[in-house]
Amino acid sequence: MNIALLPGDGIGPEVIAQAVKVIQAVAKKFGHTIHFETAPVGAAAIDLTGDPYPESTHAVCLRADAVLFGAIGDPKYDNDPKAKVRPEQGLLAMRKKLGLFANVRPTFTFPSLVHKSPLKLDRVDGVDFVFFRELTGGIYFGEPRGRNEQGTKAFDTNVYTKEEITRLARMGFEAAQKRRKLLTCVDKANVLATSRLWRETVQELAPEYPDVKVEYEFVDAVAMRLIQWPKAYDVLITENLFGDILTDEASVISGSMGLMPSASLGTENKLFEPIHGSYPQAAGKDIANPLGTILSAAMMFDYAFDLKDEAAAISDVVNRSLSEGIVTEDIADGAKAYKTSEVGDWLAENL
Ligand SMILES: NC(=O)C1=CN([C@@H]2O[C@H](COP(=O)(O)OP(=O)(O)OC[C@H]3O[C@@H](n4cnc5c(N)ncnc54)[C@H](O)[C@@H]3O)[C@@H](O)[C@H]2O)C=CC1
Ligand SMILES: CC(C)CC(=O)C(=O)O
Ligand SMILES: [Mg+2]
Repeated sequence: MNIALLPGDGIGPEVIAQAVKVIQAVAKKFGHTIHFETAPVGAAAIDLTGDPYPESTHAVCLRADAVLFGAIGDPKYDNDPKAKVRPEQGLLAMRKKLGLFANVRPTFTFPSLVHKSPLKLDRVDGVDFVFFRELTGGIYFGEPRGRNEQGTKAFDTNVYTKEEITRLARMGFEAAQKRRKLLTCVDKANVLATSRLWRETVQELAPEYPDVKVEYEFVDAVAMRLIQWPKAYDVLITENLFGDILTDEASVISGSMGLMPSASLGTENKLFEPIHGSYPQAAGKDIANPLGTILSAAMMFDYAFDLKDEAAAISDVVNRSLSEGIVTEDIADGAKAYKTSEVGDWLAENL
């Protein structure tokens, strides 16, 4: 197996380093040979080449069986709205060029963390839903975008084609068939033309999946119900921007942004990434939670290599680390907090 490693910026290299320890432990336990190839992306790539997603990094991704990505982003760009080249352009270019149109973001609870949730136990215990976020279309990519000549007006464009909606929606329907058979289409069809195309397309597809119950909800109401009664959901499909925002919100249910994994899937390529960003305040401090990246590696064994036992072994050791309190400060809740690297070491030793 060839895995491309794209650590990126901020805490990216620290959390990727822990995932590598765990992947190596899995390889040893199950007798696999794994080759890693590392390439720069984001601000790190701008510093080296001027380009946040250089051709050389794209080539590394193309020749890999799967890509494991950390995070990009740097305050020097966040605080300079006029910067011409930005790390985030690299992330978007990477997703577009690799054709990663579906970002699968599961939300589930961990038995040993539910009682620490800021939400009531009966609301979060047993939550298990998954977002299928469209990842290569919508307002993050639409043209035209920019400013007028005076710089006094700015605009972005939200664009969706029926084909983009269909391929994402089909993945959602198929996932729902294998789960609790409930699909929620999240949109803003009362206002947006793009959302009305989403709703119409999903309505047309629904008869092909008669065993799946389809519900249509407006994004603002979902933002509320997701916290109020998260067990109401099974599979949610939505556009790029809405999925980005709602999944950060959903991380509160699990307990921390640092816990949330994802798989970014296309027809040719597969990339695995935590949902969080580069968390610059924690960079270099060895305090970030590596579990989102490590659970993304578990998704990699499942989705990219169809190695379910290996994926289960990672999930299992993560659960054991949580119940034994081998956790970083974001979920320590006043108890002893372990370093990022200590959590990685413990997982690799106990896998
Ligand atoms: N996929 C990516 O590479 C993403 C990159 N970004 C970039 O990251 C930079 C920082 O953006 P923010 O909005 O602050 O988002 P962020 O996700 O980096 O951090 C938001 C908050 O989530 C928590 N958090 C995130 N990761 C964590 C971890 N591993 N362990 C424990 N707590 C964690 C922290 O409380 C943090 O303050 C920006 O430059 C942004 O553009 C943001 C989101 C995604
Ligand atoms: C640059 C953003 C689109 C990244 C992000 O927030 C995400 O993919 O979750
Ligand atoms: Mg996000």
